[in-house]
Amino acid sequence: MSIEIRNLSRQFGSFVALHNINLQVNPGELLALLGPSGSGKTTLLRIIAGLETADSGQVLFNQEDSTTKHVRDRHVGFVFQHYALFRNMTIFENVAFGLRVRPRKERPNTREINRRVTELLQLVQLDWLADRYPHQLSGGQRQRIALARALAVEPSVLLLDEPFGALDAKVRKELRAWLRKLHNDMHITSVFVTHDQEEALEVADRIVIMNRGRIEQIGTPDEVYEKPANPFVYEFLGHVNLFHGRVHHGQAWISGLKIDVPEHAAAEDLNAIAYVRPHDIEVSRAINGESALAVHVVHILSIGPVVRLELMYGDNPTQHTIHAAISKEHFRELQLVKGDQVFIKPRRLALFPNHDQEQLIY
Ligand SMILES: Nc1ncnc2c1ncn2[C@@H]1O[C@H](COP(=O)(O)OP(=O)(O)OP(=O)(O)O)[C@@H](O)[C@H]1O
Repeated sequence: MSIEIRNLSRQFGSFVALHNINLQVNPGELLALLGPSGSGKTTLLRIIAGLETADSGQVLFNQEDSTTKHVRDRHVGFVFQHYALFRNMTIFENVAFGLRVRPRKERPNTREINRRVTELLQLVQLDWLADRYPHQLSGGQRQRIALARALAVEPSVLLLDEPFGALDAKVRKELRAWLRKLHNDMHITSVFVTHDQEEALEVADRIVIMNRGRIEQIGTPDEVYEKPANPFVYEFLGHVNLFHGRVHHGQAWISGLKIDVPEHAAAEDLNAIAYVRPHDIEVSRAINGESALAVHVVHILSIGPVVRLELMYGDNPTQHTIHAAISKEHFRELQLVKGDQVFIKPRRLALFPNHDQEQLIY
């Protein structure tokens, strides 16, 4: 099932929650709606579900206009952050519920319901909990049951709103991998809302980055991370260092460093901001003939294969911190200790002319 959103807008009073959204979800795709709190993710998901109406625009399922279709007729399955399983029903009965309440002529017989529920419990790997009650399950187990329950009615589309939001970090990570695998096996067109960048990057086929009711960028995890469309996306996805400078005829001056930026050949003496990811900061003991910034090591965090360095640049009132991430191997070669002076330069940067940081909107 494909989903298409056309020119969709929604206001609450004078507040614009969604502004002219256009979006295509391909059949079998797992799409993440990612953005800060209040960016309109849940409103968009609820409009797709039919739980909320749009002021203008259309929602199409398999190219068929479904804008005015009742939620019941959209064949969507939901999983919410706090999915209320029925407390007085066993896990088995919770999963079976959606099938048992179907109108008589659409309802499968008891044997078929038993078969389907057992199969779903096996799919979420919790068939051994069938006779328990929700309060006897962990939060992660409950969310897996919520998913089994959503899948029981064989939805054409699965909508998940922060499904792992209430769980602790370790369980979240496990469930992410699990959801990815489940989706690979089932291929139901799925849209899930999250404000967790890592979650979206790890799980989704494509990510829609939203901000203030608009779409900032749509792309694969690799595209949005490696080629952010604008400063908002750059800052929102992952750690970055921000530098101020100027750009003129394909050359940028950033904190005293002269850097070639041929893609900005047409720029005429403009203010610019530049972003450098920590792993794109090259750290060396000596200058090597090229220009580089002299910085001091103020903190070393060495956990796992990557060593994170906190570096201080500039004199007292104008000091600012730069974060670098280097391999443990390189760290050993450099033999760094706190207080050392080192030289850094960006291996890669993203430059946005004509931008002051104040223009970034959250
Ligand atoms: N029923 C409503 N009445 C008034 N304002 C609303 C209503 N529903 C949502 N909003 C507003 O619309 C904006 C978008 O809300 P939405 O829940 O879609 O954001 P979100 O991106 O899902 O945020 P979060 O991550 O915090 O859930 C918010 O500013 C919210 O306050």
